[in-house]
Amino acid sequence: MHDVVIRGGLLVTPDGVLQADLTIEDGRIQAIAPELGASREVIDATGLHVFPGVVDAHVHFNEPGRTDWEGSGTGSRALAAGGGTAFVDMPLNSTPCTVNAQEFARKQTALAASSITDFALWGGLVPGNRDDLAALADAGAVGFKAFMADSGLPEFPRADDLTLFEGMTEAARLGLPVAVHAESQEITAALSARLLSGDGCGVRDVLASRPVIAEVEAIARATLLASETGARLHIVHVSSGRGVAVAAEARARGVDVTIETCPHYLCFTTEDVERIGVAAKCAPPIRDASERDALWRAVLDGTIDLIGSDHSPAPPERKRGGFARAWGGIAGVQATLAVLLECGHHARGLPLTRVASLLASRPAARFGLSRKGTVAVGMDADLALVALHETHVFDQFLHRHPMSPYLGMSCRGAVTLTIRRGETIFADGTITARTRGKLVTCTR
Ligand SMILES: NC(=O)N[C@H]1NC(=O)NC1=O
Ligand SMILES: [Zn+2]
Repeated sequence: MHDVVIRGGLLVTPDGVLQADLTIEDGRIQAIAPELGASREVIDATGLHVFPGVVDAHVHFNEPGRTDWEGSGTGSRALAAGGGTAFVDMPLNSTPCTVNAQEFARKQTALAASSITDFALWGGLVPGNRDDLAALADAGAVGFKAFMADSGLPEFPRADDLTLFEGMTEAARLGLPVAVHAESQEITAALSARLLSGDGCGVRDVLASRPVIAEVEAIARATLLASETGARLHIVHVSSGRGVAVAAEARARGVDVTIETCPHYLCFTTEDVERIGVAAKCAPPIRDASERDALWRAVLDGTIDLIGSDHSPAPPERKRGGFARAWGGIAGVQATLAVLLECGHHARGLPLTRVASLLASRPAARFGLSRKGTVAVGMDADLALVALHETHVFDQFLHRHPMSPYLGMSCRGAVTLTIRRGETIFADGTITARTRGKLVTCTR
């Protein structure tokens, strides 16, 4: 007898959407076939779509050290409520940052105690820690994250060009990707200083202080360094069509580069930021409709590889003091799948198999999470059951602070059940997890 059978669902597999039963044994998908036999637990998925659980490759759960901003307990619950089963935590905004093996172990212990989803960890690449990268790789880090512009937190200094060059050389030797926050320091720092010393501190002024060229220039430089060093490169949260184009041109020349964007760049425009305010402040900033539409074209034609939330909340006091001084970072970890279903599938015809690849199989494959991200026999039974045509209104979130630009938004596509390694961790609006998530190490 199997542990669990999911009956009659529409499975979103790499080969297409098929109606079939799915059995789970020891936390893995054991069989997929039209009709499978008896089991201890039956989940009726008639009329529901069965997606691979979201693998969010870009979150800041800030644990240890800054759990008043977020924590992996609250963050992972929000992720699970949105159909997520694993996340990859950034090396900041936890303190101390994950820049050596000791801090990696500390974060692993903290997350294993509080996260209800599985998790993997990014190491950080900062000036002076090149000799720590090998031990981070041995501990199971998926890669190394660097900021090309100020990170907003002094304890995670930005990587100058030499740090990037030497770090990428080492990352190439280790076979792991370097992820870059690609914005020009020269342009953004000078314009930010001019902004804060001047009179115009409105939303439009702040957005103009981080122009598209700052992103384009940094992406071009990062791809040049990756080409020179042979490093695998991942550009996080690309916010402009030209940014995507520059990365894609490098890929066409043979650079191993992947492109990530976030739901907020696909869902909102400058007008929305003016309407919503600080909840929609982030860096790089949300841009005008032409950039949003260019990003959608790149999602639809497959140029953009994957989508992460860049969930980066802060307590309410950090969101006060005017738009220019408020913390840049968006709380969105619970919304990703629903936003992609509403704005991508329903509104723009994005196939469900592509939703699954952007949110689960591509991030898992790129970052070496070998048993994650795909509805297929032998993979971890990480699944999200979705009522595709049911309208869901985001009226509350499970992350620590309620502020989010998605509050009040209505999406077709409601997550009814989330299963992590065979255990139902979210059902009908309630967290049901009994056990904790585990570290997933990168298979190099
Ligand atoms: N430190 C941090 O989380 N920064 C993030 N916030 C944001 O808006 N963009 C980022 O890179
Ligand atoms: Zn981030």
